[in-house]
Amino acid sequence: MPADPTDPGTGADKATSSAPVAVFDHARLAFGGRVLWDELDLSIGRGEFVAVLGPNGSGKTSFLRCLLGQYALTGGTLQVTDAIGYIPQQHADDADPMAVRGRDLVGFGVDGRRWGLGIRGRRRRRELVDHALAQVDATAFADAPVGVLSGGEQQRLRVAQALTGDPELLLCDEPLASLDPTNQRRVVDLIDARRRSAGTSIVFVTHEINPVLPVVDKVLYLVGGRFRIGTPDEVMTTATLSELYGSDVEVIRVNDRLVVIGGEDAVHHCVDATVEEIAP
Ligand SMILES: Nc1ncnc2c1ncn2[C@@H]1O[C@H](COP(=O)(O)OP(=O)(O)OP(=O)(O)O)[C@@H](O)[C@H]1O
Repeated sequence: MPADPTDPGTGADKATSSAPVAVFDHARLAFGGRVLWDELDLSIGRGEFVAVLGPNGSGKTSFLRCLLGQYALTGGTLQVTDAIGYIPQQHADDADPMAVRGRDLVGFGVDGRRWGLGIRGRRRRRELVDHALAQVDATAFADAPVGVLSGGEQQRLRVAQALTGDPELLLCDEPLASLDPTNQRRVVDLIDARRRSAGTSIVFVTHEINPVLPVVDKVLYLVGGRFRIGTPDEVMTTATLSELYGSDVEVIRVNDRLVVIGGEDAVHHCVDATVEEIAP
């Protein structure tokens, strides 16, 4: 846990600690008869980047909800830090995008914490917001209404919002959805820079592994109640995914990219149209 969660510093000291930020032990989650996973053992270390992959409905968001304390496991145990930052799916915002400025959006991440409305509280809030905006290079457009900003700029603000609490663990729910490749790279670079500077652990739900492939330490791949955990080289193979899906899946490496052919929604692992076109 941070010694002082109001400290907007780099938190570099955390990078040297080796205690995991989350440990699933024989974890099970089921809704009625529907088992999303069972006997799941996973330890998320400091500064580790974990990608959560799987077809629609396989349990990726439910996995984040367990970490957030919104869902209780139906078996096994989970120990997790309470210093969590969360980047929700993009459509989760309720605020009117023309009435809310970028800096207001980031400020929502600060509200509800310990600062009151006195002068010191307001100054502290502003410092934290400014610091978070600077971390994602969003200062220049911080006073514009969110509604006029590009998808990439909005997503950088959401990253900033999640960083205001100086999290040890940053949960990202499909933060690359509907971004072009340049902005995808930018968001991934921001998140990766944060984990390198502060030792923040990352759990990153995504349909596309390629944008995060260079930075991923571990993959949790969920399919129909089963899962595999390992490095991308271990999990993203023809043999492993065919076994997991229970059908023929082919994984091909094209330059530095993975192309997955087969599986329920394998096309989601491809980013560019030329690659998508070769999927059946
Ligand atoms: N609170 C709940 N009660 C009952 N069933 C639920 C609940 N939450 C999730 N589920 C079910 O669990 C399954 C997994 O849902 P989840 O949203 O975690 O999948 P996902 O992998 O994130 O899907 P997507 O890729 O479509 O976002 C779905 O069948 C969903 O209907």
